[in-house]
Amino acid sequence: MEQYIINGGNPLVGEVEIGGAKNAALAILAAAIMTDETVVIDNLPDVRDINVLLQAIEGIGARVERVGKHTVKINGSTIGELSIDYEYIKKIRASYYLLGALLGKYKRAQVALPGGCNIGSRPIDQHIKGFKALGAEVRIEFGLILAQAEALVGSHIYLDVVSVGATINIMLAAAMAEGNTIIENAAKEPHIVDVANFLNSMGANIKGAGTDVIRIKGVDRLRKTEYSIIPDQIEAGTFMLAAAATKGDITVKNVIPKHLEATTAKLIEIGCEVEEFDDAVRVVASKNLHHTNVKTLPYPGFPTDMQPQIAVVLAMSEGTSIVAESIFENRFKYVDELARMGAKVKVEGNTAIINGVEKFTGAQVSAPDLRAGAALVIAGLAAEGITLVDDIMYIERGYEDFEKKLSSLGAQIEKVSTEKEIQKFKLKVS
Ligand SMILES: CC(=O)N[C@H]1[C@@H](OP(=O)(O)OP(=O)(O)OC[C@H]2O[C@@H](n3ccc(=O)[nH]c3=O)[C@H](O)[C@@H]2O)O[C@H](CO)[C@@H](O)[C@@H]1O
Ligand SMILES: C=C(OP(=O)(O)O)C(=O)O
Repeated sequence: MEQYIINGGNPLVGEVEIGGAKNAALAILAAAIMTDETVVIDNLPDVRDINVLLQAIEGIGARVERVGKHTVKINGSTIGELSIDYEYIKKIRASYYLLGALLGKYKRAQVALPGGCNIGSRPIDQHIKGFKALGAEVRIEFGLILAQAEALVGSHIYLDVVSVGATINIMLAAAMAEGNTIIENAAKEPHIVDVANFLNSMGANIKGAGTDVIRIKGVDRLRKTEYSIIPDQIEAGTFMLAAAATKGDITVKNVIPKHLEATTAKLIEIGCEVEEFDDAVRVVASKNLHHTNVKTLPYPGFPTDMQPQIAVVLAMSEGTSIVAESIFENRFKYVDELARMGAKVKVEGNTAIINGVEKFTGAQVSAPDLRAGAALVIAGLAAEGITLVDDIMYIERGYEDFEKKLSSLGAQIEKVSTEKEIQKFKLKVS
């Protein structure tokens, strides 16, 4: 089993290039099969979730051609199967986008209930409500979601909760429905806008993405396009927080600074300097950091996908910080792991009460999920001594070349899988 081994305590300094947004890319790959023409997608992150979804897409008969590490050509004209294998679904959350895409194109789809990070109960009732409003019959049987329709007809849909997945899935299903669809109380995340822009570049007619009312005028067909995915705001935010945690100086390149505002604001509040450029941000942490409060909220609020990373930084900042998680009920699983490194964090319901300590010390910890795993790596980079992070397959779901990018900033981190490699690393850093 692979692990990260880290010798912490070095300030991270330098420049790092951010890849395409995983959560935009997943939806865009699903959307790409909605035309029979060839779609070229660029700035695709080379991460596990993307590779699993591409296999699932190939598995139903679409043609998938990788052109280098970050570009893929997809042709959905050869799809012969409208049912997605459980093998793929259980590994990733975003497999549910194939439901919206296949239903939109073929009026029929069968997908197992999705997996993804175990961060809460994660119902999909709002997706189903949307599909039903468009005229689909939706059943859940034997762990499968079966959706079919004679025809999909535009509708007025009010989402009871602000859901990224439901907003995108309804957009996919409605893109080729008859007539007009309005999604109210829609999610406003940057990847919603990216998926809408992608669909529009294929000939869809979607307006209002990025606001809470999205209007979709159904079109008869979608066509080929070439599209480049937006930068990953969560990967970018993770490196920004790594700069803070290690008292470093990192310029995070190829980003849209506007998408990072919630993280930037918190970093400034705790005492970092953040400089914004057109497509980069520089985070300098030269002073002692101090406490603040954070509440996760839908965009433009503080992202839940950044909650574990900021909590780690607050756990090393002076004073008492409160972190409230309002999106997922089970996103504090890293707290017990962090305690092994000396952190003082108490969880009460959806709130973590964090008493900052002066330093962490290295320990062996396990990544409980993707972002919590990244947060433990940040903790290890800041800690004194050696940290071993287990279960890094979660981290690899969403971070491309994580250890290589961190190494290029001066981190002492390696991916190891044997005791011999661990000993070799220890010898090298001693
Ligand atoms: C693959 C992907 O893009 N994953 C992201 C997506 O997940 P995902 O799309 O699953 O998250 P949602 O935005 O849908 O979930 C937000 C909240 O709505 C609830 N809910 C959602 C759907 C539904 O039908 N019913 C319902 O009650 C959820 O339990 C949660 O409390 O957005 C989350 C919130 O930004 C991120 O943390 C995930 O990284
Ligand atoms: C929670 C995440 O992913 P998923 O929704 O796919 O589990 C994430 O990207 O942080």
